[in-house]
Amino acid sequence: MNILTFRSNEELNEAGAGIITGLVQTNPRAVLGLATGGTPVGIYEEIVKSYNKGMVSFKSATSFNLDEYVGIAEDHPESYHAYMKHHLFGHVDFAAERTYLPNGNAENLEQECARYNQLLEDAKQIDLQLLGLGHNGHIGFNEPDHSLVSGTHIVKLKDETRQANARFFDSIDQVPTHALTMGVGAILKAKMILLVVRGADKAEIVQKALQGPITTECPASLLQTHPHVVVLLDTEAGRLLNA
Ligand SMILES: N[C@@H]1[C@@H](O)[C@H](O)[C@@H](COP(=O)(O)O)O[C@@H]1O
Repeated sequence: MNILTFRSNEELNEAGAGIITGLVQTNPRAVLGLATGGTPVGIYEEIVKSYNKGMVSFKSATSFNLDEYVGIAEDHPESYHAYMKHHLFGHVDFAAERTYLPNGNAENLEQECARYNQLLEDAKQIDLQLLGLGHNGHIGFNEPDHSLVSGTHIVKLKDETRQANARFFDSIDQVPTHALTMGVGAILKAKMILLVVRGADKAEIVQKALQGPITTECPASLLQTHPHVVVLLDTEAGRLLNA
């Protein structure tokens, strides 16, 4: 595991964007696993800047998003469909037919999970999976539990996760109770994983995830088993790591 700590958000964003654009420059047909939440916003901004300078094109790339809420419309401002359009897809040249997100409004959610799994299987392997980290160690929406699921599945969000995401909604009651998420099997199958974490409030979970026991009670700890993980931290998020 390659852990890099940055003193400023700017440097962290440039490093994250540089890894992603560098991959697409060398492999224009790269398959990217993309994440949402507050953490990647600055990285997406840097990617858009590089695109606007003509340094990179995504027209032959493919993307899979990790997750989507169940039961809010795609055009709801807090849906992950809307998030991706707002922060990335609306500004760069990804081909719409090669940007995939689970559909949290599908009539049959089980079938939707199966469809998404099939798409992932057809793509063979994600070249780079971008991840943020939940305060309880969740990755995507794979919440801590006594067992974890390998493929795309429906998940009941923990109260703490809904609380954490309530800042994006008018009130906690509006935060969806369920989501569809790629499973840990699909995440760990990626060739490379880029985990990004910021802020003092995540320092404890960063230490547990990267240096604690490998346990389904902290899904991110499973990343310790992956052969190619790069972690980008700000100094606050990294402050409890043992040298
Ligand atoms: N499903 C997302 C995750 O993909 C994200 O990494 C995490 C942290 O979010 P944030 O970056 O806003 O702290 O929680 C969200 O609920």
